[in-house]
Amino acid sequence: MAEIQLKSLAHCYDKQVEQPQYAIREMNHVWQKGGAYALLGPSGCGKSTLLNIISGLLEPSDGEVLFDGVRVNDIPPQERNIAQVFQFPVVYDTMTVFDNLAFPLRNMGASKAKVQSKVGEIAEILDLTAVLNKKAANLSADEKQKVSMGRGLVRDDVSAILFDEPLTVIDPHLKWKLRRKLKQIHEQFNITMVYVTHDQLEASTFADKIAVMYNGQVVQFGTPRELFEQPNHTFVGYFIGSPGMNLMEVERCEQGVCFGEQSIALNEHELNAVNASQSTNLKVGIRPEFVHVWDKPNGDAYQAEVLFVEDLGTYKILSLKLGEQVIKARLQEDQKVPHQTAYISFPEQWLMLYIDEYLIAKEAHHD
Ligand SMILES: Nc1ncnc2c1ncn2[C@@H]1O[C@H](COP(=O)(O)OP(=O)(O)OP(=O)(O)O)[C@@H](O)[C@H]1O
Repeated sequence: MAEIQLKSLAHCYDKQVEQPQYAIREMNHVWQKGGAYALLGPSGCGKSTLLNIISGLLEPSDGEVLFDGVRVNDIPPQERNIAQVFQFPVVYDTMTVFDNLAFPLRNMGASKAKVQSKVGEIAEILDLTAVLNKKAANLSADEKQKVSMGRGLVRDDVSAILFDEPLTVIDPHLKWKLRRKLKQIHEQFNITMVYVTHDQLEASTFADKIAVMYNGQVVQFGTPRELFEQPNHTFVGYFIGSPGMNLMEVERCEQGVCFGEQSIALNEHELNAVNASQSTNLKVGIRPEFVHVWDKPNGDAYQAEVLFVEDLGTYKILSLKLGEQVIKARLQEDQKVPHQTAYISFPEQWLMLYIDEYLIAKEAHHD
């Protein structure tokens, strides 16, 4: 296993044009040894580009890739000891499962005994023992994908495995099984794993830490809980959660920031940040889970109009109109649903301030 470091990395597919578009904008990032990571982001944000740069299929236009501190930019993919599992299984259809799994080992000149024992071990882990003598062409999509993964796992010298949306072609009911298998493999082998997906559930069930990618950059790297509770960037707030964070455009006013007639309570540190900034791009965000809702007036709670209620079985999502803003609030199963008018408040702890889309911390950091 290896630590993978990206140093001032950037990539542009075509630098010759007048206004080059960067698929990866300058980034510095470290995937630590043995970690289980997800790279999460919408289509086109640069996830596959980044994986291909790490595995060596693509040469970055700027910056460096380091494995355990050693620059690998000039090292070809086959010498990087990185296994890559793609969306579509890569297997040799005319070969048996055994031969498919044995292929990387035989290529390395491994002994017959070594091939036998390693293929047997990996087949056992992936529940492929019963189909070892079957031709790969006759396998189901999930079995084929397991063979693809197995080919990455048989080699002892593999330092990291990169998965590029590996469950795309797998039936929904088998997805969770394969996901659990991956987790188990990670625990057993302790290999650095980077799992690319645009699905937040897949990311958070697989990974200890998630890198959220947006527009060619990692905008936050944190645990699923950190991404939920403290989204560093408005995109993370919007993308993580179901539904995502409520984001309200606000303006400076005497009390701090306001939208329409409503003023929003900020703490001193946040107010200082607003006053110190020239930007007019100010937003406050709060997750639907943290909006407090009453059916009667309650202290300073804002009065809002109930637009509609979505019943999602174990909870309800209430859509409310507050001034010109639409706010979503999550109600618990047993909570009374207000009709027409609701009273809502935003607990200060869960109200986030964003300037130019980036979070302003609740307190000054003293490093
Ligand atoms: N071979 C290529 N030549 C030119 N531009 C490319 C090439 N491959 C990708 N791009 C562009 O680079 C950007 C990032 O694409 P990339 O495929 O890395 O994103 P992604 O997050 O993996 O998306 P998806 O989930 O749809 O695969 C996109 O704007 C895409 O159009």
